[in-house]
Amino acid sequence: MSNDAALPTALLHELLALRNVLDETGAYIFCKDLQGRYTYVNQLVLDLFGRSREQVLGHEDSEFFDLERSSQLREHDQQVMRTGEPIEQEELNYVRETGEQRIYWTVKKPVRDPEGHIVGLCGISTDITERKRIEAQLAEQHQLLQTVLAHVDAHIYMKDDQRRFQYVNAKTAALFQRPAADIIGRRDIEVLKAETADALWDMDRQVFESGRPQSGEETIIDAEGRSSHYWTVKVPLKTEAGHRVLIGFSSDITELVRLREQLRQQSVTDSLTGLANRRHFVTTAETELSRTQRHQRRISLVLLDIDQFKAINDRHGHSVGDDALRALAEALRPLVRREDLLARVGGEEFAVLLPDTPLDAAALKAEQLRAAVQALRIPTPQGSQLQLSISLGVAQTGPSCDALTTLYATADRRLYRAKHLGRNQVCVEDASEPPAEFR
Ligand SMILES: Nc1nc2c(ncn2[C@@H]2O[C@H](COP(=O)(O)OP(=O)(O)OP(=O)(O)O)[C@@H](O)[C@H]2O)c(=O)[nH]1
Repeated sequence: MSNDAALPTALLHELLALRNVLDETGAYIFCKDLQGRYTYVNQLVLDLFGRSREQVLGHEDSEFFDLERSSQLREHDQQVMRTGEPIEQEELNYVRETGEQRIYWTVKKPVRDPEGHIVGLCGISTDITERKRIEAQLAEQHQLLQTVLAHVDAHIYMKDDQRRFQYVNAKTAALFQRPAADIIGRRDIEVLKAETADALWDMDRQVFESGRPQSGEETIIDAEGRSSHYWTVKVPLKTEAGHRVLIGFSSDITELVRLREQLRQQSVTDSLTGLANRRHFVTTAETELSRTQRHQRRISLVLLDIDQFKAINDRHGHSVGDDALRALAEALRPLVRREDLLARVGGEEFAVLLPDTPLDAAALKAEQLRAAVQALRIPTPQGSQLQLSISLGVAQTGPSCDALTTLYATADRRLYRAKHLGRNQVCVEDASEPPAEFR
């Protein structure tokens, strides 16, 4: 300071301004002589060492750093002063005062006298400890993410609003049967069959339009026509560059869908005959009836029951009875139209719902069923052939018969009338009813 006072005022002002700048740069600035003694340090260096300028100038690094662990520091100094070449490198230092480990990005250059002889060095060090910590953390997170993406049992992908893939994980690449590099940057219709791409785009579009996550089932059909089912969640995202993208997560639920379909099928099917069961018959018939009423069309119901079935069971055994039920179902099945519903509604009782069919046509159909059953021959273990007959009741919807319960009760009443009249016949009217043509 005493030397500063001897300077001309203008020069002194300039020097003070310069020191101010050096103190405020946010970097550690220093100069050293050939013996490694500090000849200049800015305020930041003093703060780091926790010393005054007088305690630092003329002193070596050994007083301020743990040089055992900060060997790079001395090596770099010596290298600059030996070779005269500047260096720019990372330096790992341990500050004595705090015991902290710090990482610096350091630039060191030789200082020369007017004759060009190296007389020391000057350096600028920027503390990058925090940046390195964040970089290491990011690298760790990146590695973790890569491991998860590579091994997670889900298809993960990123698509932009132009239907272009921005990312696919290994599992997605395997599904599309192409390397990931061959998918990224391509539009979905270049990678998938057009109909599949369009179907998947449905949910994508909803994500982009609503700006909200969407989820649901999706289906992919492969080149061999096999369907795979996925549970998909798609989440919208805006990239750093401001592009709209979505991230999709699709888990394969093909097996689950298959089991669900199997269960659904089981819940509507009679296990002995493979026909619709009573529950399915009732729900379908109710839907059909309300639709028929809306369109003011006729619907008919045929109920049929095997004659003297108890005697068949008693004579030939229960398993022959089962065979008879199966054979009867097989005989009836081809006689009903696709839009008709044939169901086993009780032990040896069956129903056929005939939409858009008036009573006379239903009566003809019933007669056809009766004849087909009568023509059946079911082999028994005793080597004989069992013959069956059925009794049938037929009813149609009308103003006084518009609910399933009344339609069913009417057909059932007529079925039992057929039994009373001697079995193996079709009955289309109640005992007291006027003939059909007067109704
Ligand atoms: N083998 C077999 N028999 C069944 C099944 N479900 C019901 N049955 C039998 O079907 C018979 C029905 O007998 P009933 O209701 O008395 O009538 P039916 O002997 O057919 O006499 P009618 O109906 O008056 O001609 C009973 O013996 C039941 O045990 C089945 O799944 N398998």
